Formats: sequence, C-alpha cells, structure tokens
Amino acid sequence: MISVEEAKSLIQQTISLTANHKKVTLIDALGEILAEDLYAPIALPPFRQSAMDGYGVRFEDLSHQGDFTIQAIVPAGSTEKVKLQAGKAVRIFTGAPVPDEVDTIIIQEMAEEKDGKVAFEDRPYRMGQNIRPVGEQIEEGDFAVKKGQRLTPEVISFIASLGVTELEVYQKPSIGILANGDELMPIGYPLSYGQIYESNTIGLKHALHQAGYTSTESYHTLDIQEEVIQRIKEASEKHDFLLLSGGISVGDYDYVGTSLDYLGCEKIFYKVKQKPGKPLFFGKLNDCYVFALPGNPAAALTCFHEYVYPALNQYCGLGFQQLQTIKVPIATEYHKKGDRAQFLKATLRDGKAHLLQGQASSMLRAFTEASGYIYIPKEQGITKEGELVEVRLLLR
Ligand SMILES: Nc1nc2c(c(=O)[nH]1)N[C@H]1C(S)=C(S)[C@@H](COP(=O)(O)OP(=O)(O)OC[C@H]3O[C@@H](n4cnc5c(N)ncnc54)[C@H](O)[C@@H]3O)O[C@H]1N2
Ligand code: MOO
Repeated sequence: MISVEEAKSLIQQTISLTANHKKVTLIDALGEILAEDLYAPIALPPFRQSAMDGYGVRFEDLSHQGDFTIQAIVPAGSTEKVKLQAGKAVRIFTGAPVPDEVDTIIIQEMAEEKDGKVAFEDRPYRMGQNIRPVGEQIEEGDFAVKKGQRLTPEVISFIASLGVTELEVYQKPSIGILANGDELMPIGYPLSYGQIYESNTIGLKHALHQAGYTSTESYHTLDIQEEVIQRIKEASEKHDFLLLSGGISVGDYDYVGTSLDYLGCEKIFYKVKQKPGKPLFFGKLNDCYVFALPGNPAAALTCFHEYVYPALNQYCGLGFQQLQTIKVPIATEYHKKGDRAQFLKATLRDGKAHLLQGQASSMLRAFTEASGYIYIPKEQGITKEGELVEVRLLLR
C-alpha cells in the first residue's frame, strides 16, 4: 500500500497535458483554461485619459494665473483632438481623452466655474495629477495573460478591455462515471429489501460540474463480470477519464479490479494508506485514465476531491491544482487510530476546525455542514487541541 503523497506523485507523473485545443468567444469563455500566452494588441489605456471630472490645464500656468477661460469641453467618448491654448483650461470628464498640452487635471470640487471661466483653490497641485498615461496598465505588445490561466469573470473582463474576441483554450476532457452494484436503485423508484439509492454518480457528476468539467455521462452495471467488462470497455473508448464507483474491494462480487485486469488496464497504483478510500485504484486503459473509487459514498467523494480533481486540472493545463488548503487550529484533541492517513470532515467556526459527527465512509450527512476536510498525515497519532491542521476547502 502506498502513501497519499506517493499516490499523488504517481498521478502527477502519469497524466499528460491534453493536446486538444479549441477556440471560444469571450461570451463562452467562463471556466475555460487558456492554451496560449496572450499579448496585448493595444495599450491600456490606449490614449492619455482623465481619471476624474474636472478641468485640464498646463501646470506652468497655475503659478501666475487667476481665472482660466474654458476653451473647450471634452466628455468621455470625444474623438475630437483639442489643442489647448496657453493660459486656458478645458472642462474634462472621467475617461475622456486628455489634450496633449494638458498635464494637470484639477477635480471640480477644487474649482469654481462662472461665466465661462474657472478659478482654482489655492493649493499645491502636482504635474500629471489625475491623468492616466498611455499604457499605464499594459503597453501594446506586452505579455498580458499566461497560458494555463483559468478564465474567471475578472480575467475575461480584462481580456475584453484589450479588444480580444476569441481565445484558444484547452478542450476539457469527456468523463464517464460508472457505478457498480446490484443493490443500487435509481432515485425515483421504490426500494425493495436489500436495496439502496444510487447516490455516487449524481454526487460525482455535480462535483465535476462544479469544478468546471461539464462533459459527463453516467452509467450503471450490475455485479456481473461480463457486463462490468463490457461497460468499462465501451466507456473507456468513449471518454478521456473514467470514474468507476464500487466493486473495487476484495469481495466475491467486486468485479472492477478483475475486469480492468482482463481489459489490460495498466495499473499505476491500487490501495492507498488512507481513511476513507483505502481501495482506490488508478490506471490507464489505452488512452483513458481510470480511477476506481471505493463505493462507500464519503470515500468516493473524498477521493474525487483529493485525487481526481487535481488530475483533471493537470490534464487541462492548470497543473496538479488541489482544493485550496488552509492551516487552522483544530478545536479539540484528536486521536487517530491505525497507520493510515485520515481525511476528516470539518466545519470552520471562530477560526478553528471543528470535527463533525459521522466520519464513517458510508456516511454523507456530515458533508451537509462541512466547510472541507482535515488531512491528518499517517504518522500523526495525536493532534493536540489548537495544533495547526491542513483543511482542504470544498468548492462552494
Ligand atoms: N474484507 C474486506 N472488506 C472490505 C475492505 C477490505 O479491505 N477487506 N475494504 C473496505 C473499504 S475500506 C471500502 S471503502 C469498501 C470499498 O468497497 P467497494 O469499492 O468494492 O464498494 P462496494 O462494496 O461496491 O460498496 C461499498 C459500500 O458503498 C455502497 N455503494 C456502492 N456504490 C454506491 C453508489 N453508487 N451509491 C451509493 N452507495 C453505494 C455499497 O452499497 C456499500 O455499502 O470495501 C470495504 N470492504
Ligand atoms: O477505505 Mo474505506 O473508505 O475506509 O471504508
């Protein structure tokens, strides 16, 4: 059995960056990942721009001048080139192009305008004040956004301000989710004795969607070897990633491991020293990356967050990016049993991580209150109250 760290390192070594790119317009770019370095086609701002509503003058005129005649009005959007005469002022507004001769803008709160003239309060003014120089934010041709950047609303807005209309992004993977088990009943049907509702495919699908991976398809197989083999084969041919749930342990009806073997799936690892999620499998079946997640629902989701999420991120150019991890004090002492690392659902309150009731891998209820999960390394037996622990924050 390998450690959590070894498992992650093996995933990192195995997953290659996708070679598939596509073009998207900015309207469709949310959550995509940039597949090229972007350079600024224009400077920002593209012209000298007023930062305030006020009056533009020559700085040198301020020392010897009383009133300034207002020569012109320059609103934002004005395309006319004004040439300011010596000793005069322009009325100017935020975002407007600043005439070349204007080197100082005085805000209107410090000015008094009357009969086409303006006088300024007697104060020290600074040459260049309230003027945004050309290229203050970025010069034309400069590096703007790096390859591998996730396109958030803010980043897209910045790119739009550069006038770029289309972007080259990585094609997100297609992901199959296959639940195994005779006991699993789809929601919407009554349960017979011995049956439970199938909840892993819906949880995994939404976890994928929330992370920005929306090309998913879910399947179910019964515990019949031939059927498991057939479904895995079909799904692995159709998808870039395959998430299997259940049937990966050692029971007589756990057919996932033997089916993967039969199909010639390259095993990268099987079994990790962790709780929950011990029987986690990772491998490669032809061009498809395969994660076999334990069927226990909390184990399946925890393994998703800890391993599958960063693996998908790496495939799409983000690097092996895990859930955001913070270090906070644990609210109560915790004694870990055994030699497996542990993931413990916890809620954050008053700057501390509080363990939740119901940590068994079969139980999901604690997730209704969880901000994330604490990671206790395998060597750490006792965690004292107030000791700093790593908490991975669930996406919200
Ligand atoms: N003799 C041993 N037994 C078990 C071991 C072991 O080492 N030796 N490991 C245990 C651990 S740890 C885990 S985790 C589970 C994992 O087993 P499987 O991955 O084979 O999963 P199943 O047996 O199919 O299911 C486990 C549990 O989860 C329920 N389940 C399964 N799929 C779903 C689903 N899609 N939606 C909701 N619930 C699901 C299933 O009914 C079982 O209760 O093995 C232990 N056993
Ligand atoms: O590895 Mo299992 O998830 O502890 O029940």
